[in-house]
Amino acid sequence: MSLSYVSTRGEAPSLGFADVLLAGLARDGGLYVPAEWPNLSAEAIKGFAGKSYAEVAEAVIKPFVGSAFGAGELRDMIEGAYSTFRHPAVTPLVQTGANTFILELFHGPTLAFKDVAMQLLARFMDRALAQRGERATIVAATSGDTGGAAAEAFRACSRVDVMILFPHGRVSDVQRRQMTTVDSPNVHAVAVEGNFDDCQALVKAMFNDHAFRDRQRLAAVNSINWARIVAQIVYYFTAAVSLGAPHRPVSFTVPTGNFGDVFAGYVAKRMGLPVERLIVATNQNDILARTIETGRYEVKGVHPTTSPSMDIQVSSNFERLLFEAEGRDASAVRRHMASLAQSGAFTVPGTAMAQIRGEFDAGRASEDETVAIMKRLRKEAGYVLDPHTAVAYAVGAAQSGDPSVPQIVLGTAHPAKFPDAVKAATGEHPALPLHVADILERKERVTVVPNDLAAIQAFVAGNTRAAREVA
Ligand SMILES: Cc1ncc(COP(=O)(O)O)c(C=O)c1O
Ligand SMILES: N[C@@H](CCOP(=O)(O)O)C(=O)O
Repeated sequence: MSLSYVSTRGEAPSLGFADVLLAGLARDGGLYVPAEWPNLSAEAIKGFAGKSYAEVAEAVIKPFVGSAFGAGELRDMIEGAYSTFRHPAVTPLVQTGANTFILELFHGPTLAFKDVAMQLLARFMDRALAQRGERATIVAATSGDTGGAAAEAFRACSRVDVMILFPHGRVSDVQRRQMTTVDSPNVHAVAVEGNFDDCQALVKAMFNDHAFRDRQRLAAVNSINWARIVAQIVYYFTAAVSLGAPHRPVSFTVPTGNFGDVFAGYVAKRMGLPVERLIVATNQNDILARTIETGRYEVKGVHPTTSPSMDIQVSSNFERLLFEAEGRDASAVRRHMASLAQSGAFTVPGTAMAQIRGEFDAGRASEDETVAIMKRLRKEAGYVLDPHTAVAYAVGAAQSGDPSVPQIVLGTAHPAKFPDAVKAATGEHPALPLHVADILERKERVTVVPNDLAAIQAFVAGNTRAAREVA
């Protein structure tokens, strides 16, 4: 029996996994979620101990994928995806305090946690498109890391063109170059004169223009695509099991922007993983921390920070949580999203907020607090944090949880992606790993485009392989 998926807005058709994978955003503007949550028994979770990352991934992912891929195909794709990681454990845990651990998610090709999902997503999409004999045009929005991961994962896929929208001047040099120096004709880096929220709104607007969407056969690789979330659930299991789950609960602190990563942790819990607390950590762009504190989701201006990948106000995946907290009432989600579109805010009802607060804590770290924790950890543990992981570490350290419960901080990026911020905080210049050591010398290819839907659509339509062949 294969799972079916429903839209959070309730007005798009239910689909199977392969259709959800290729659809991205639902046609009613909502996000797909499984019609029900698969469960893993305590016995099954216990059995993960001593297994490889790929073996655990197959067990966790299989219920979501159902029969979309043939026998053996899923395993091959998982093994291929994680063979690109430079650590044998794929996502190792490093102890940095008495009962505090960093889950290093940045050993993939582009040095950020996005590789964990993107490497697999590219294999899934390539296979699903081949099964149908189709091509697709990926439109992606990035605040820095999703874009590089997508460029790397899809650069050899002959069935897709990839258009990556990033905020002009608001990503680190390494992040920008990971998008602009990929020497493949199917990868296009587009610097939008706006912020990440503008890029994400443009991507969603392209999907909501159904004629354009169908003509270009659009696909998504942001976390609006359910398959991204699925791949990110796995490391919550591997980390918790290596610290004693299912007999011993653990807590996770997650540096948060678009709410995809921490939502994957919530799904792991819904599947049966004993998670004590999920702590949402934001930088000063703190819409999620404010919402969890006050019940009011209200978009304010975005401030550039030293953790630029989290400079986000419109946090896509919060919609998935809202759907759950509202008892899967799609009409309530539609009302909140209409209010957000109209006035930039909505109020989460008390009953839904009680549900959310039952699962999540939240906090923010200022720029000073981020620097202070980077300095402290360098001095006390000899560990160099990237600024995003530092935000989470600072927020986690300020929480008053049960000290006997292991606290796992998600390490979402390698410090060498943000050398200026790391040097300023710690005095240390983090070296780029060898495979990207020459990235600052490679030739860049980028197009600057105004924050304008028609201009972006013209760029997308004019740069697909079909358009290039005609030209
Ligand atoms: C390095 C880094 N950390 C944290 C985040 C936040 O993750 P999410 O958007 O899944 O909340 C992002 C991007 O979103 C990121 O690139
Ligand atoms: N921080 C992200 C923003 C996009 O998030 P996604 O998880 O929805 O792809 C980035 O680095 O691009």
